Formats: sequence, structure tokens, C-alpha cells
Amino acid sequence: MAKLLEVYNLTTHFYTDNGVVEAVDGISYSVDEGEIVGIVGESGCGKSVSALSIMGLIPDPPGKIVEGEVIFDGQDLLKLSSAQMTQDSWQRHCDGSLYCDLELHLNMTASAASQRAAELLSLVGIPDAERRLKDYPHQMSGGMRQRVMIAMAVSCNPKLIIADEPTTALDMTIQAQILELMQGCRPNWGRR
Ligand SMILES: Nc1ncnc2c1ncn2[C@@H]1O[C@H](COP(=O)(O)OP(=O)(O)OP(=O)(O)O)[C@@H](O)[C@H]1O
Repeated sequence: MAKLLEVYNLTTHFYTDNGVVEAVDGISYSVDEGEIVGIVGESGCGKSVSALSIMGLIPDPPGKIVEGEVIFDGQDLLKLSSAQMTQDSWQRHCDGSLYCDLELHLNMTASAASQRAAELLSLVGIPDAERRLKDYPHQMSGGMRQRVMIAMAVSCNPKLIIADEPTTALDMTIQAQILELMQGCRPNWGRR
């Protein structure tokens, strides 16, 4: 299977008043197309920082990626400028609504985007999805908001999703449903 993501010797440090925190210390791994890779480790071992490093979201200062390569789809992401990273599809799910994502990134008409957004909300287990589409975040429960984020993550059929503790705020039943959903809908992420 083709390699989708290759991480070599990724090393991220934070330069704090109390010294250098070697948060990520030379990790290497790869992810094939359609493959699920789990990263486990004790609290503070660098799981989140390694994910943020890949996405170009390390706050600099105090953080810095001091070494490594992150090859996604044949391109070294660490060599891209921040403007290129922002323009690129990498960070498109960091803001905006589900509906706007569909309109902007898949060039859907407003009514098609609305219909697909309702489908995606149903897919992640939000009841009465059409009505809920018009809700503001504060009108939803924490678990619902988390499921909307997952719907946004899968909405544009991404090749890769980096999910950092995607089920933490959810109860056990919903946790299982979300993991099943993420597992079951790759590589087309639920697209019919
Ligand atoms: N902005 C920062 N400034 C200084 N140190 C930081 C910063 N962000 C993270 N760290 C440090 O980097 C290390 C790795 O943190 P990270 O959040 O990646 O851990 P984690 O493995 O995801 O932990 P957990 O499982 O508890 O979420 C920790 O020692 C943390 O204190």
C-alpha cells in the first residue's frame, strides 16, 4: 500500500524560562493510505505536540521543530512557509462551519451543502439533524459539539485525519459509535 504520511526523526522543543522541554525527541513512523495508526504513551510524553508539529500548529516561540521531515503526499510539510500551510487543505477544518466547509471546499450549492451537512450530522449520531443545523455551538451539549467536529473532519473526504483524543468528552456508547464510524467510513469517509 502507498505511504500517505511519513514522519522521520521529528524533534520539537519548547524554550521556556525554566529550560528546554524536549517534548518530542526524534519520532519516526508512517501511515499507509486507509491505515489507522494509534499513538499511545503516558501523560506528557509528547503525543499532542507531535500531532501539532505535523500540522504546523506549534506556537513559535516558545516551541520549535528543531529536526525532522514530515512527508505528506510526497511533500515535506516542514519546508512549507506558514502562508503555504494556511492556504493548503491542511488547516481548513480549524475554523468555519460544517456548512461553509462543504460550500467552500467541495463547491457545493447552498442546498446541496445543507443536505449533505444534515446527512453528516445524522451519521455522527445527532438526532433531528436538519433542525440542529441551525443551532449555535452553545445550544449543543459537549458531546454533540465533539460529534460536529468529527462530522467536519470527515466532510471533505480527507485522505488523512489526525484525531487527538476524539472521544474524551463522550459517554462509552457514543465513544464506541464514533470509533466505529471513523473505522467504517474510510477511505471515503461516509460518502455514498
Ligand atoms: N507551550 C508549551 N510550552 C512548554 N512546554 C509545553 C508546551 N506545550 C506542551 N509542552 C510540554 O510538552 C510535553 C508534551 O506535551 P503533550 O501535550 O504532547 O503531552 P501528551 O502526551 O499529549 O499528554 P496527555 O496524554 O496528558 O495529553 C509536556 O511535558 C508538556 O508540558
